[in-house]
Amino acid sequence: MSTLSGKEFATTIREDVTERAAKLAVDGTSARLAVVTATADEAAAWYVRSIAKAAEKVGITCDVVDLGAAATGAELAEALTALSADDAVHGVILQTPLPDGLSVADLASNIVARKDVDGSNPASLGRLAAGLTAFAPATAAAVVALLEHHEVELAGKHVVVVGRSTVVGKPVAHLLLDRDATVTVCHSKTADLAAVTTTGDVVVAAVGVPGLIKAEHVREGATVVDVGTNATADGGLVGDVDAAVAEKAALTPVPGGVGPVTTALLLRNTVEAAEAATQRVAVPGRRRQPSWRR
Ligand SMILES: NC(=O)C1=CN([C@@H]2O[C@H](COP(=O)(O)OP(=O)(O)OC[C@H]3O[C@@H](n4cnc5c(N)ncnc54)[C@H](OP(=O)(O)O)[C@@H]3O)[C@@H](O)[C@H]2O)C=CC1
Ligand SMILES: Nc1nc(=O)c2c([nH]1)NC[C@@H]1CN(c3ccc(C(=O)N[C@@H](CCC(=O)O)C(=O)O)cc3)C=[N+]21
Repeated sequence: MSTLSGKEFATTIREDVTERAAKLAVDGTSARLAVVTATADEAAAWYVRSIAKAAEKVGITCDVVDLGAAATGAELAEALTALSADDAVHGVILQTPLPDGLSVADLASNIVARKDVDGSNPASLGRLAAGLTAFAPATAAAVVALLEHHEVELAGKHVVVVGRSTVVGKPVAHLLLDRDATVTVCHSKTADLAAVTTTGDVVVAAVGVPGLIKAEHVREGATVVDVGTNATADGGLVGDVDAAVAEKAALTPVPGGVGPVTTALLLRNTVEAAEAATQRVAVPGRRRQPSWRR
């Protein structure tokens, strides 16, 4: 069956972001993303580097604020609060994992909603669930965008999401409901996973267990989105979906599927936040120059 690549789509998104960042620069605004990190985790460090590199390529300035693996909750909260108040910064993300005992949801509450470009503030998830405007977590948005890009029908279809995390499973379920899909969410206590997933027209695997979703979990002709990014011993990357699934279903690859789209959407959210910030300045008394002056 077909491979639902994310690479070309991610390139298209980045081209759009590049244009929009350049337009902002002409008007004197440099789109800026701050990544707050407090971990020695190698995978997290790789992800932060890849965000910084991708940001630079599209003309977004990326500040990595590394507080070290010994950072306290108070230090993290203070950094996030300061970045939320800093007019030069348009997007703020809090990288996981965090030092032991600290809660992402708790700390991300300090990221002001308009800069919450990875939808980590629980208020953003609440707004999403309530049908209000909010940034969705970039990965959840990437799942839906990738399906729409490949013209996979969602309205009236049964979508089975495996995984119920705050960063992927739950927000993706809300985004799919908004597209009129019938959504079932599975997790580690689901009694008979295959019995549920085989009823899915679309299956989204966001688990973190290599090869968990096997051919027997998937209906012939289904569409499968593999969100998993599991490091292998030899430094490679594998998803949550077994390779044999590709023989009976359309499948997003790992690497080259959801991952690149996630990073591209994070950058798009940042440029959107920067655009919104320049609009917000246009209040009486701080009027922008008329268009013919710009
Ligand atoms: N490409 C990207 O941009 C991103 C990729 N990822 C990747 O996606 C995967 C999931 O990430 P994340 O959501 O943060 O992970 P979490 O560990 O937070 O959540 C995993 C979910 O999978 C469920 N689960 C675990 N084992 C099973 C099982 N045997 N059967 C059914 N469900 C199971 C858990 O259930 P329970 O709730 O009961 O514990 C949980 O809901 C990881 O591989 C991660 O690296 C994550 C974010 C972004
Ligand atoms: N709040 C939060 N938001 C996240 O978005 C988030 C997170 N936490 N925690 C960690 C995971 C991991 N993650 C990846 C994103 C892109 C690729 C990616 O682009 N990977 C390339 C492959 C790179 C390679 O080949 O090594 C690809 O899939 O093609 C990978 C992993 C986001 N995460």
